[in-house]
Amino acid sequence: MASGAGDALLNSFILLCFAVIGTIPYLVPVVVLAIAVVMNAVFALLIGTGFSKRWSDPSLTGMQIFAGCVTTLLAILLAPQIVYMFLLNLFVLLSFGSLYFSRQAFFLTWLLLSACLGICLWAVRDHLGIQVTNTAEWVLLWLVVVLSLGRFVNINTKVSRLRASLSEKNKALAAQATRDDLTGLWNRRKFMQSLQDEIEQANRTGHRFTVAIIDVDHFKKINDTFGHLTGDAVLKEISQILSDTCRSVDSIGRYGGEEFTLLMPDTKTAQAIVALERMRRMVEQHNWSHMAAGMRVTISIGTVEWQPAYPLPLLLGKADAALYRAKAGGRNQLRVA
Ligand SMILES: Nc1nc2c(ncn2[C@@H]2O[C@H](COP(=O)(O)OP(=O)(O)OP(=O)(O)O)[C@@H](O)[C@H]2O)c(=O)[nH]1
Repeated sequence: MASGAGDALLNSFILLCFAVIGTIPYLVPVVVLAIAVVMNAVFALLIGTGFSKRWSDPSLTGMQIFAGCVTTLLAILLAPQIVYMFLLNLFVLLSFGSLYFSRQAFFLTWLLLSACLGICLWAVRDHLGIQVTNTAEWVLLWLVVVLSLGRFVNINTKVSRLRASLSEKNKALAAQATRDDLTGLWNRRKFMQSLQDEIEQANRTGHRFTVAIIDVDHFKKINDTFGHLTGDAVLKEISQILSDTCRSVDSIGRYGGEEFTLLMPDTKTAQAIVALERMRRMVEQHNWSHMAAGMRVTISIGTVEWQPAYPLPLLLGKADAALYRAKAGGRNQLRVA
């Protein structure tokens, strides 16, 4: 915005210099400055009041480029003696456009501008400050400018491709930042974030929710007996069983090595016990023999229902203490805090 206003002032000043030395009438800088002042005031108002936030282009960059092109074409009509200055202006404006517009929008802008420029140059062909002695020369002049401007289509295509690949990579990075590599479940950070959000919401609404920590029993022995790769496969299969067994509104995370966490919104202890017991049974009864003959896998679970004003560490501490009791009680069982 500020650079657009600065450009308009600079252009008006140069036009004033041309007027002073007698190349163009004084009317030209006055008209160009007046248009620039009105347009910049409108843009400043739309941006400053936040009105432009309703549109897909809140900075109004596209509109400013469009306004700049219209003013420049008008200036060509008013001062054809110094047409080269305005042609250079169009180069600058389109260079911004090539970085900013989508491929289609930029291509259309170039086509429209080429047509309008042709009309303006034709209208003032007898006064152009470039030697044009016949129609053929005029056509060549127009073609040179239009094709040069068209090179920005190429630049814009490259920038659009870069932008698209950057946005793909950003999406992939965002997914990596929230997911656990091995199981595809939420990672610890994302789970803790969801839990904190749930606590804040529960503090406002008073809705209860339940959290569980699920730990694979004697997992070290599974690793030692069947190897780490089989251990990894067990973790993946358990995460699949847990995902398949819980509701779509529940969140499951991998809390640590062989520990998982489950957040069950709008769930009281009695309902949680039913769901968690089902998960425990599913793991216990799952057929693990396709991984290794005679392999048996069980899980222990500690669970706690959120109470008003429970902060996150206290909530997880209680679930962990319940898990500890489940382990101490012989494993493959559920304990409630
Ligand atoms: N294969 C595999 N093993 C892991 C992974 N993360 C942690 N572990 C292993 O999990 C084992 C956990 O062992 P412990 O903490 O002693 O627990 P446990 O053997 O399950 O015993 P209890 O929890 O008391 O039943 C350790 O040997 C870790 O090396 C992983 O991503 N893949």
